[in-house]
Amino acid sequence: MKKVVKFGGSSLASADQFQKAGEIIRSEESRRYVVPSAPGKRFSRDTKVTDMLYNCYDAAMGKKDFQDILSAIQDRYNEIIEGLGLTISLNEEFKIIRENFIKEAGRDYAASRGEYLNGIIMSAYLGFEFVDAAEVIRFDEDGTLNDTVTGKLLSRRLDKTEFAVIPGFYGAKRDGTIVTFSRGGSDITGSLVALAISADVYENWTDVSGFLIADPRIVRDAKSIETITYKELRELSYMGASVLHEDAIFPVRKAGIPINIRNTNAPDDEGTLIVESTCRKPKYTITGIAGTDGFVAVTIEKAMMNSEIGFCRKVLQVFEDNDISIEHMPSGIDTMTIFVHKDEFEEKEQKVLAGIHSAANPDHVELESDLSLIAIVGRGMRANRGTAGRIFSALAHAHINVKMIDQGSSELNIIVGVRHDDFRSAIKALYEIFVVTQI
Ligand SMILES: Nc1ncnc2c1ncn2[C@@H]1O[C@H](COP(=O)(O)OP(=O)(O)O)[C@@H](O)[C@H]1O
Ligand SMILES: N[C@@H](CC(=O)OP(=O)(O)O)C(=O)O
Repeated sequence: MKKVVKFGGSSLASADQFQKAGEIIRSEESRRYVVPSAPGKRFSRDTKVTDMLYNCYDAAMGKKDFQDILSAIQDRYNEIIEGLGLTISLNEEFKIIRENFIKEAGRDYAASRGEYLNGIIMSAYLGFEFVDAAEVIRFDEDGTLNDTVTGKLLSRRLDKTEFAVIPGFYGAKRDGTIVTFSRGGSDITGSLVALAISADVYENWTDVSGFLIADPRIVRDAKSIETITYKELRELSYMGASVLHEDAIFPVRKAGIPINIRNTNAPDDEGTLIVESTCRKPKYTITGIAGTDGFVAVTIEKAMMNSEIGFCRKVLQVFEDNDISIEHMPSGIDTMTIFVHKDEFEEKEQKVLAGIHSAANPDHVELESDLSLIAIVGRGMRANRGTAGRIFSALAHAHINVKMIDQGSSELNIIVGVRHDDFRSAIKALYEIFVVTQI
């Protein structure tokens, strides 16, 4: 039995947390490959080491004195080293980091040191071999992951070692330049390692007892999901359930390796099992609810739009030409609405509007911002009639105006658009109807 265990920043934020992780790893010999994140928040107003590193590097680039921030980062690590009773010193490492900051080694290099240093500590603490992710996670020149080469490098290297620590979040190009994944990317490293060593399970240890039906920051005491399919999870993580990076699913999914989300602070809880498919019936009609803020709806009206061949293509071309991705596109007879991310759209807004006018000659174009999208996801929806009705009724009861509804043809999810101000109450109302009262 071989397990890959990834510990998130909250699980490694202090010596106490490290000890909990250590106990978990030592309690099963199968937990042989450990992927640590950088130290996260110790309390809600704390700063993650990754953010401290970004700040520090930005100060260095702005030719400001960055030594104080760097020392504060080193203090975080020293506190962990001392708390664990280790005798290692990171002085040399911090000297090198300082020099590389001055040499402008890059923002990715800076951020990656969070995981790199935590990996060194973890390997000393466990007595496992340290494998630098720069040697085994390969990025192409354009900054995208090369999964074929990565797979080969990882399996070749890990074949030689039975117990190893591989820091998460970063890798390198062929020439050694460090590249990181997007935020939360240590989850992807864990998944790549699990695939490379053909793990029996990929355990992802965090600060919640699994994937919860709704974001616990919105629904207090949200229940956890026992079993979820990769497909359902993909929908939920894409829509903002941040517990697992949305790209972490692909490597393990290829090989059918289950992911088990577990809680470092409650290791006896079984957490959530993420699998390819399951005959286990979900407890509720829905598996989960997730949402994202910050959308703009662009509504285009033109009489007889439906009979004008090529109208949609012309409009969509304008978004493509401006490099803006489209999230959803509900349409009517004489209208079509395009949902885009505000942060991508805002700057190019006038260019896009002018483009639509010249390409498609509409009667009217209207923008509505501050919208949120909420996905209600569940493999159980197909077998239950009236899900959409219950969604509308829950939202109507909570006095929430539904701006858009979109049901995927797979019947795996229903997406509703609401105003930003209604976002939290909409999620609460949906949780209430599907989980609490189960009407
Ligand atoms: N549906 C959900 N289930 C569980 N946690 C969620 C969900 N949606 C958002 N979260 C948030 O994700 C956090 C865990 O992810 P993250 O902060 O990346 O952890 P880690 O530092 O362990 O990688 C939880 O503390 C919780 O606040
Ligand atoms: N430390 C990185 C990568 C990461 O995956 O962290 P965490 O496991 O704490 O989400 C970040 O903050 O983005």
